[in-house]
Amino acid sequence: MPHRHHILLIPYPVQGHINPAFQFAKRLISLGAHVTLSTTLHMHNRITHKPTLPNLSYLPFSDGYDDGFQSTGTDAYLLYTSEFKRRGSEFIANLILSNSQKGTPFTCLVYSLLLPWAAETARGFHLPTALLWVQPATMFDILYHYFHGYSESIKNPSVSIKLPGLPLLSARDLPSFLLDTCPSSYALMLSFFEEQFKELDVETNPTTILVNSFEALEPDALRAVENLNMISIGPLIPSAFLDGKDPTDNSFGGHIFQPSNNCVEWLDSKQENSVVYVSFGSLCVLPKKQMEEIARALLDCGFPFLWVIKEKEEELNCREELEEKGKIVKWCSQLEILSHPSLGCFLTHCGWNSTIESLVSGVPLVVFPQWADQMTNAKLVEDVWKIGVRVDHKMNQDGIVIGEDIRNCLEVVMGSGGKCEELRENSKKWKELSREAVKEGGSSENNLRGFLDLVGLNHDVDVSLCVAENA
Ligand SMILES: O=c1ccn([C@@H]2O[C@H](COP(=O)(O)OP(=O)(O)O[C@H]3O[C@H](CO)[C@@H](O)[C@H](O)[C@H]3O)[C@@H](O)[C@H]2O)c(=O)[nH]1
Repeated sequence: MPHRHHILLIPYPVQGHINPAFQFAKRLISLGAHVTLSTTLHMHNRITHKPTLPNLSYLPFSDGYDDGFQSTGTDAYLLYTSEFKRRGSEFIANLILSNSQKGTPFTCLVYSLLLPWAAETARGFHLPTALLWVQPATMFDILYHYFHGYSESIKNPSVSIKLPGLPLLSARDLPSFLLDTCPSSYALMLSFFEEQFKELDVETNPTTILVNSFEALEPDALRAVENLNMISIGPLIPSAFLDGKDPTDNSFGGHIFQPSNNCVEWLDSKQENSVVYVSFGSLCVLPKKQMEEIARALLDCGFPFLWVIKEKEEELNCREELEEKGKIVKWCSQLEILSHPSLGCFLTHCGWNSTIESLVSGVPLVVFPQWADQMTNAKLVEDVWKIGVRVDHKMNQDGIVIGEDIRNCLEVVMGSGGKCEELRENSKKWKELSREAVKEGGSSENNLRGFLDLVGLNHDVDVSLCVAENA
């Protein structure tokens, strides 16, 4: 008997897309869907402790780089992306056909950003698609406006720019790769997003954009693009750290590095709200000079700290002093850290997952955005939700923020002044509102049910009709 909701889910193969995709799959399954999750063989093998659920199947595919892609320059990267696209599209086409022939057709393809070819392939079979947008709605809107008439004013905003449905944005609040001033090496990222938005333009079925955000967090941004159906279905966070309905759902279910297992014990030994947690996500590698400045700030401010360093920490000058005063790990279970009562603040690059995980945990932030959506996320954190402060206001001509300025920001958030209290109050408010969104009858819960109803209506679309024309 074919499943009424059989969803093919394709996340981009990086931790920041895989985590929300796992969580999205779990939510769909809890509402009665069957999900087939496909990513590259390399990512599939690298991720440990994947969730196992009765209605979740994994079907990885080869992108031709099963041992991982090692970048050796732009040409190599272009070759990699074209192979990924070619092999990925072929895999999806074969899968849609074979499932249809077996009598277990997919009813929808959900893909995360930067995979427009996945949607294009599905369209060839008249299979409905939805885009899982793993960044805030505000970021989607900025890009949408950029590709629909606003590129000139965004590239070079004179003072600040007012885009429909969004707060006033200055150059440093905009995704860095959109600006005229950004290095030419970023042009590739812009071209990937251009392809993504072109694909949405040619889509004839009304496409749903499923946003990992929630109604109260971005009410205007979720409505800023009139001709697309943008709905919030987040925050996509394991239940144990959110509504607590399912205490066994206590991790995303996948790590690209082995998490250190004694962090919680270490946190247990610290006082309430006393620890600074530092992490720059799964992709970003900071210059050594910047790492030294962060180290200086942490040592000088005197708060206990837990610092995730993927790079070679032995190269830091003050390594011994750091290990004496704080704890350094290569990777951790971030949600366990953020939800620990000892946590006082999170110094982060402001990747969207880290931002929303902190928000859900009620932990105020010191944000140090590096590029892309992180600049926009930092703007929202500081000026719209008012749950943190930005350190990059003080960046010098070499692109470095010195230790003293980082220390000042940490002291504002960790201190006892009015600003610190305001940040804590606001963090508490957003923590509560995030729970409202996912509870029974909450906005995200309703939106997800509505999306599945729509997918259910597509059940009768007979993909097999397209078999002949595509075979
Ligand atoms: O020690 C660690 C460090 C991180 N994480 C997890 O790794 C994820 C990191 O995601 P994110 O904070 O979004 O950072 P990136 O890995 O840098 O994510 C990329 O993808 C995001 C979603 O598109 C973008 O917002 C970012 O700018 C982009 O760099 C989060 O779920 C963390 O919980 C851990 O579990 N343990």
